[in-house]
Amino acid sequence: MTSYLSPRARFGNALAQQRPYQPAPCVLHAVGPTTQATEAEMGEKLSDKERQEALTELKGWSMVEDRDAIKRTFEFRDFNEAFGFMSRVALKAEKMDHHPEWFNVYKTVEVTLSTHDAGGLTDKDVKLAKFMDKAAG
Ligand SMILES: C[C@H](O)[C@H](O)[C@H]1CNC2=NC(N)=NC(=O)C2=N1
Repeated sequence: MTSYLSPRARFGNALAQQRPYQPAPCVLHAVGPTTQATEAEMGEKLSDKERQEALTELKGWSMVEDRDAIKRTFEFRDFNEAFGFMSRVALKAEKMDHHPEWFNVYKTVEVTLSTHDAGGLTDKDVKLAKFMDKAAG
């Protein structure tokens, strides 16, 4: 097993020996079981108890009639503020790979959250709702 050489040292050696630089093989960091477990948990539908607990934490959100989803309407001072909110949320949604169903007219943004892959409400919806509440100020 050759001892580890820094990229700079490897490059220097290659240069001195007039041979092509061989970068060190990258080490793939395994995703730990806890990370995978978190991913799995995030994708499971909330139990009735978890759903009720979530709603008590989420001010202004309510269940959608005859659908396992939550909704909230945000009112802003003007369109500029509404669209700024949507822009911030859009970046977060992309990062989470979890996207809202929303409708905007002028300074109003109507939002519905549910996890399509799970067929109902999951922790991802709660997490995104909490982010939206903070982003709305
Ligand atoms: C392929 C892509 O990762 C999936 O379709 C993601 C995208 N964004 C999503 N957003 C929501 N709300 N629910 C999902 O199940 C979902 N799945």
